[in-house]
Amino acid sequence: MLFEIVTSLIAGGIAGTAYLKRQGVGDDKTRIERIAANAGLVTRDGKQIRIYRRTKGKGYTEYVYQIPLGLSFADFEKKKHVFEDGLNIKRSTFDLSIHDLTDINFRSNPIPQIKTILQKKKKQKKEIEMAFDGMLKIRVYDEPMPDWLLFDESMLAKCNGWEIPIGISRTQFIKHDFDAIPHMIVAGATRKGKSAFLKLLVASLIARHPDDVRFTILDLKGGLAFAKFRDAQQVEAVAKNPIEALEALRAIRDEMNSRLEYYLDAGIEDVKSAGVKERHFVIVDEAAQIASAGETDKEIKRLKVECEHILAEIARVAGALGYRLIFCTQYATADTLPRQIKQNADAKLCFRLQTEIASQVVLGEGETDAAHLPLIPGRAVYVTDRKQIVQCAYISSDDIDRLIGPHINIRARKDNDEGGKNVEKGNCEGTAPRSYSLIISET
Ligand SMILES: Nc1ncnc2c1ncn2[C@@H]1O[C@H](COP(=O)(O)OP(=O)(O)OP(=O)(O)O)[C@@H](O)[C@H]1O
Repeated sequence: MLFEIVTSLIAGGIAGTAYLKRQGVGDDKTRIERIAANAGLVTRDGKQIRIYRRTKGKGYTEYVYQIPLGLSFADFEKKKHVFEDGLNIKRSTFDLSIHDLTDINFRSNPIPQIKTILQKKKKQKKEIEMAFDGMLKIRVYDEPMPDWLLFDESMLAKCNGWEIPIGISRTQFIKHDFDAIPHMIVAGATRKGKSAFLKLLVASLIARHPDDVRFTILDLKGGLAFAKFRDAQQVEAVAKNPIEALEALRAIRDEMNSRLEYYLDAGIEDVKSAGVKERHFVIVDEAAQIASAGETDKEIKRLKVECEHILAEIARVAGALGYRLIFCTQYATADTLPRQIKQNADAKLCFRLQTEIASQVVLGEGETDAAHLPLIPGRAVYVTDRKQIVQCAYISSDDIDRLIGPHINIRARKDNDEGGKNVEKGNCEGTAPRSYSLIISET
């Protein structure tokens, strides 16, 4: 019985391998070339990519190709997902190689061992990375990236200045420096990890800069995501609707303007040269809730337009004044991501999006990667001056409590009068200390 299983597996393996070689799907080099040809990556006169070198590295194989004149790297990059899928097409549901058979211990029952191998293979997915340095480089990894990374405090120790941990790429620990790149767009379809990332961001900043960081949070998704942070000393305001958002933003605009005036008078270039330690993070979650386009209520539309103007101003001029904008949305459209904010937010963290068009709205023309990310919460495209696929660190509730616990403070409600001339504060009771209520009057 054992002998029969082994011999038929070997025979099947040999016949299958020969057949697949004939079909040109036997090895990744041939597959890549066939995928390129079938995906139309061929010049008019029929020229195709030509292999230049193949190198085996630790955990990957790199294929270096010459691109024929008339095709560009962007042509290939746009079809990265086609290559990845092509390299993962299964030969059959019973996909065992001779190499797999060498792992089986035939002294004990091979059936459960074969089942385990098949299950493991089912989970394995080849992932690729593409680069160009005059040659097209396609790196095919032996193992997929980890699909889970738990936050731990050693990550904070690896950060300097205004850096925060983001997670890991395939090769290294990834952090974002908010002094180098002040504003960030965070996008992604629902349940893909935006809120989890924002919690990591706020908790990390409070832990690293308890005396210097301030937050204004426009938590427009119902006020639950940031519930833990509401009473942190560093949180100036939590706005839960467009009316409260406008008041919080007007307060920032006023403060920003007086700071700008002072810097201009004193000939100060920016917050760093002024020696100011404080940074004020303005977090917008969810941007669609304050997008004015499509708003039918005239009054609400008017205040949403004002919110958009202030946010655009923060993105445009406030980086140098110490403000940092984190602008989040699950609806990646031109209406929710205003041009000025996009142009001034040089960092993007984009979780999976539903369409290639949405991915391009966030990441730029031809950048469809976010639509082809695996369905793994926390997996994202992180773009600064380069683009990397990352697995974001996940921070547990207990870790958040531990980091921010010492900074939680029950304070009296903010009661000053900084709302602007058309604004009257109302509803000054209750336990929510720094949320606002506005009454807008006609001018
Ligand atoms: N980095 C991560 N690693 C592992 N799991 C994660 C990660 N981020 C999020 N998740 C899981 O995905 C779930 C949804 O994440 P999250 O609440 O951040 O989604 P979201 O993108 O903010 O969704 P929505 O836009 O609907 O609010 C989390 O409860 C958690 O279980």
